[in-house]
Amino acid sequence: MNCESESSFLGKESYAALQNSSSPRSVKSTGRTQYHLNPQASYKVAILGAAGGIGQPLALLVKMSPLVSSLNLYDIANVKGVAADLSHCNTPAQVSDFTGPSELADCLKGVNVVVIPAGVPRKPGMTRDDLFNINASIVKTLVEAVADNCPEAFIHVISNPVNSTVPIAAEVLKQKGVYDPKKLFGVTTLDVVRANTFVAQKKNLRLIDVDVPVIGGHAGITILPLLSKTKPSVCFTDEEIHELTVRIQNAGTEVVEAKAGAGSATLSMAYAAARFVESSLRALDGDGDVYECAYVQSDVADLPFFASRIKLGKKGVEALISSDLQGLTEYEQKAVEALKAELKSSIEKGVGFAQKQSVAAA
Ligand SMILES: NC(=O)c1ccc[n+]([C@@H]2O[C@H](COP(=O)([O-])OP(=O)(O)OC[C@H]3O[C@@H](n4cnc5c(N)ncnc54)[C@H](O)[C@@H]3O)[C@@H](O)[C@H]2O)c1
Ligand SMILES: O=C(O)C[C@H](O)C(=O)O
Repeated sequence: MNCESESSFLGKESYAALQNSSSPRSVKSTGRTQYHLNPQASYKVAILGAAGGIGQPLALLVKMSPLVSSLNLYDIANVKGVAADLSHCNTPAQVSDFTGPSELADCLKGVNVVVIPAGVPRKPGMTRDDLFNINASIVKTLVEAVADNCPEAFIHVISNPVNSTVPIAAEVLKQKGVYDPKKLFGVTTLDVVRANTFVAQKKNLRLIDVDVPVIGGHAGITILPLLSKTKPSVCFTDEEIHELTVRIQNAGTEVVEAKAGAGSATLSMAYAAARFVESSLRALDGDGDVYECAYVQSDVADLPFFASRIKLGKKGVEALISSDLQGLTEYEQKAVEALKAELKSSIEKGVGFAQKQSVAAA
């Protein structure tokens, strides 16, 4: 049995913000704290890969945010129609479309948050790493443009394999001399969303109350839900812990198989990415109580990148919540040790790719 309790519950605010985001710029009651959205707030968000399975519903959700004044949609194809469609929604964000590399720089100028879901998704039988050969170059090219046009922006990388594409992005930004580790994020929010959903279902809890930190990375066993740190405090049997952990780790594959060749998670991912965008905007807007899990440059687990809870602030990552890695159960400790080799190798693969490309270009 695992009945450990103490860790701070943080995350409900983000959920509430997204839930309530159609009531603009008002006081939001989240049950635990109240916060004001700045009535002058006006942030620019760009989505790169906006015509895709994730890009389209994500664009819709971001268009609903009261914090967004401009929403720039970029893709290599078909983005004009998406933007025209979205622009008819009577919410404040001004939608603009940008097609192809010649319009990328204009898309990125002055942007505060760049979200990157561009790239190919898995088909049944593939691992996320099987996407590396195509998506590594896509992410590299897009992040080069971000470095040139909005180096101060928060960068949210969704494109898989996240365990490698984030290190690629970091190398590109270093090569361009604009790397700020506090502003580069691998989006792992979907793992948290899934963990919260599956735990609430299993234990008959109110969904909005449940928060499970998920650490490590975003592929297979590198996805590690810390069920002992679930809020509210919950007792799990050993069987429940194993079953839930494996389901959360395989949830992406569950969707890939159900879609049977038509792609991977798009709607739940858009929901999760929108939550992370909203949290970032709230942090930029001065909310001092914003916490999310994300895959970032880190020193909490002797690997250069690691997903953990982070505190978000105006300048990006304000703190890594390393206390989540203390007081783990034996099951969790073993799982942390077990994931390190795979995560290390994925990080090295990304770094090696970016360095080789840079040498080749020189
Ligand atoms: N981080 C996560 O939790 C998570 C979850 C789900 C999916 N993903 C990943 O997100 C990525 C996108 O998934 P999807 O289902 O939206 O795929 P999709 O094929 O439906 O959409 C991808 C979009 O990217 C565009 N694109 C391709 N190359 C581009 C480039 N160079 N510049 C701009 N746009 C480009 C395509 O035209 C397409 O519109 C995949 O790599 C997938 O594995 C990550
Ligand atoms: O599983 C995938 O390939 C997409 C994504 O990483 C997910 O977790 O749903």
